[in-house]
Amino acid sequence: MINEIDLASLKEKELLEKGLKLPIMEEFYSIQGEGYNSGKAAYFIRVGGCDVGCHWCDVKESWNPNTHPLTDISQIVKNIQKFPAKSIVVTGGEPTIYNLEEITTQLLQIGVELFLETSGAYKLTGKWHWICLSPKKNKLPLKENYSLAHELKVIIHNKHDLRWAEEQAEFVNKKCKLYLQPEWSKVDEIMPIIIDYVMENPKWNVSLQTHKYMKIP
Ligand SMILES: C[S@@+](CC[C@H](N)C(=O)[O-])C[C@H]1O[C@@H](n2cnc3c(N)ncnc32)[C@H](O)[C@@H]1O
Ligand SMILES: Nc1nc2[nH]cc(C(=O)O)c2c(=O)[nH]1
Ligand code: SF4
Ligand SMILES: [Mg+2]
Repeated sequence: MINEIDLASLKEKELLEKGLKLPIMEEFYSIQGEGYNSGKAAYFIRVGGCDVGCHWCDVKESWNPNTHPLTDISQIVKNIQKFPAKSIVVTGGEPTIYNLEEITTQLLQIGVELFLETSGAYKLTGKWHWICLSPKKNKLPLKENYSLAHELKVIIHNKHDLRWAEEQAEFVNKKCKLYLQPEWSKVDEIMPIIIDYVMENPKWNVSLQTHKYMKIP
């Protein structure tokens, strides 16, 4: 994926490979809407570029890495410090396409908690307090990534996805929290199915995209 990025110079390629620059789609301060940390104030860093291709993806504008400016990570760290943020969510796109060592190292130095949102399809780099693994059928997580997840969040678009969620849950650690999240375009249809399923199978929890109800980014 990284090879598909148009780079102005060899220098830019080197900075991208070292993780000193990343294609950034957007940054915003909001509330973590999903999963275990939902309700926490968090600064979001949305990295551009994803080739997983979920047909229901709610941020398809992120997919093409060439439409997002290559940004110095030192600039991102500066931007965050304008806000009273204690938690940072790195998401995308698929952020793990890139080398995340340097950005997480610099962010740890400002004393924030680091949360990652990933499909797990690429090797994970960087240091994280919380990893949310949201596996996708199109491009399965690397085997090694299941044991790194603190939270498994499976998107439920139809009834059959519940069976797939159970299969995915076999691969994570015992301590990993398990979430079923309704796919947004089908939320009204899927919600009652998830509610019944979680009541019958209480190892699972419901995760809602609460930011969409709160009408915040
Ligand atoms: C946009 S993705 C970016 C991070 C990474 N590519 C991933 O999929 O985990 C962020 C989160 O939103 C979830 N998501 C994306 N589209 C969704 C939709 N239409 N309904 C519910 N959740 C969705 C993903 O599964 C993931 O947990
Ligand atoms: N508020 C809010 N919470 C989120 N949690 C995960 C998100 C994501 O797109 O990764 C997200 C998002 O886009 N907004
Ligand atoms: S992996 Fe994430 S960003 Fe990529 S298409 Fe799927 S939901 Fe969207
Ligand atoms: Mg989102």
